Amino acid sequence: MAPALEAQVPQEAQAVAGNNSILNSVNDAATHRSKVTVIGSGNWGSVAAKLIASNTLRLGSFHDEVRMWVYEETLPSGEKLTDVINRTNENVKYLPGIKLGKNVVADPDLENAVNDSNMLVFVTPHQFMEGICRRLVGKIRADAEAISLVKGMEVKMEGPCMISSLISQQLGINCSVLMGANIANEIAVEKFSEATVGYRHNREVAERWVQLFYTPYFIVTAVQDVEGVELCGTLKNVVAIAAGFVDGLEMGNNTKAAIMRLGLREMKAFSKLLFPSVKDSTFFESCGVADLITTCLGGRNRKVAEAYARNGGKRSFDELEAEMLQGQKLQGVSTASEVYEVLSHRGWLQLFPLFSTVHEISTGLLPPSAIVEYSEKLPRSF
Ligand SMILES: NC(=O)c1ccc[n+]([C@@H]2O[C@H](COP(=O)([O-])OP(=O)(O)OC[C@H]3O[C@@H](n4cnc5c(N)ncnc54)[C@H](O)[C@@H]3O)[C@@H](O)[C@H]2O)c1
Ligand SMILES: O=P(O)(O)OC[C@H](O)CO
Repeated sequence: MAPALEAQVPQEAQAVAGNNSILNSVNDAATHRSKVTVIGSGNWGSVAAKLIASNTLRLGSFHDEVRMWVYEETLPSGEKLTDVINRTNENVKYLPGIKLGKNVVADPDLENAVNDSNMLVFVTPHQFMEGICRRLVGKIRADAEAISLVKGMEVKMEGPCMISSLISQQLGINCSVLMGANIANEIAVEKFSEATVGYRHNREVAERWVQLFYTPYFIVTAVQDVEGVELCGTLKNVVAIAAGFVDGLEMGNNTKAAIMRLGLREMKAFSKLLFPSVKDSTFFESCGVADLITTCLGGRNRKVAEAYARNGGKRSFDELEAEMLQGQKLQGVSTASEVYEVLSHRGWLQLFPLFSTVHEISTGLLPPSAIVEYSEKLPRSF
C-alpha cells in the first residue's frame, strides 16, 4: 500500500484502532451504538460483511456484531449454509477460503436479522429485492438508514425504478448507494480498490457509511448523486455483456475499447435523460469509468457473455450462468431487458443502439456478431 493512500484513512478510524476495549466499555453502557445488518450473503454480500465486520470491531460507535441474512440453502453435505458459516466463519459456497470475521453472525430469518438494526446494507441480486422489501415492510426500525450495493433496476408501469428508490418507497427510509470498481474476489484478498458512496441530502449520513466501509485497501469517497452513482453501477453490466461478446468473437482490444467508449456514452445519455440532476463528474468516480473498465476486463457478466458468443448463441445465458457461476447471478442480461423496455416505451431505441443490440443478441434475435454491426446505427451526437 502506498503511504499516500494509507494517509487517507479517516481520523476516527486511526484514532480508534488499538483503543477498542476502552471505547467498547464506555459505549456498552450507552444504547446509541449503531447496529448493522447485511441483507444478502452472495459473493459481494460476503465480502461486504467482511469489510464491515473489520470496522465495527475497530470503531466504538458500532456494535461489534454484524448480522448477515442468508437465503438459506442445503449444501451437498446435507448441512445448512447458515450453520456452516457460523461454525467455520466462512461462506463456503459463495466466498470459499475467506474468513469473514468472528463477529459476523449468519441468520436465515430475515425479520430477526434486521431486528434492532439501524444501518441496513442491501446486497442481493436485484431480481430478489422487491420480494425482500415486501417482507420487511413494518419490520424495521423507524430511524433506520439503508444503503444499497445492488447493481440493477426494476421497471414498473410508471417507469423505471432504481433499487434505492424501491427500498425508500417500500420501507419509508432514506437510502444511499455504494458502487465502484469492485470485483468481490479481489477485495476479499485485500487488493487495493476504490468505491463511491452516493448520498441524497445528508452529508453526515454519507460520512457514517464511508466510515463503515473504509479500510486502507478499500478507499471510499462520497458524492451527492444517488441516481448517477446507481445508474453507473447498473448500466455498466449491459456494456460488460457487449465486451464479453467482443472477447468471444476474438475481435481484439481496440474493438473492446470502442465498445467501452460507446457504452460509457450511452450510460451517460440514458442516466441524464432519466434524471437530469445526474452530474458529469460522477462518471469519473470509481462507480463510473473505473467500474466500467474492471467489469469489461474481469467481471462475471463479461465471462458468461464471452462463452455465449463462443457458442454462437446456441446455449442460453441461463444454462451458461448455472454451469459457470454455480449459484452466483448475472445482472447484465436482465438489466439489458429492463433498459430495452424503457427505451421501447419512450421511443428511444434509435438513440441507444449498443444497449438495444445487447438485448437483441442476448434473447437470440440477433447473432453475437451484430455487436459491431450496430455501429452504422449510431446517432451523430447525444
Ligand atoms: N460479486 C461481485 O463481484 C459484485 C461486486 C459489486 C457489486 N455486485 C452486486 O451486488 C449484488 C449482489 O451480488 P452478489 O455477488 O453478492 O450475489 P451473487 O451473484 O453471489 O448471488 C447469489 C446470492 O443470491 C442469493 N439468492 C438466490 N436465490 C435467492 C432468492 N430467491 N432470494 C434471495 N436471495 C437469493 C443466494 O443465496 C446468494 O446469496 C448484485 O447486484 C451485484 O451486481 C457484485
Ligand atoms: O462480476 P460482475 O460482472 O457482476 O461485476 C462485478 C462488479 O460489479 C464489478 O465492480
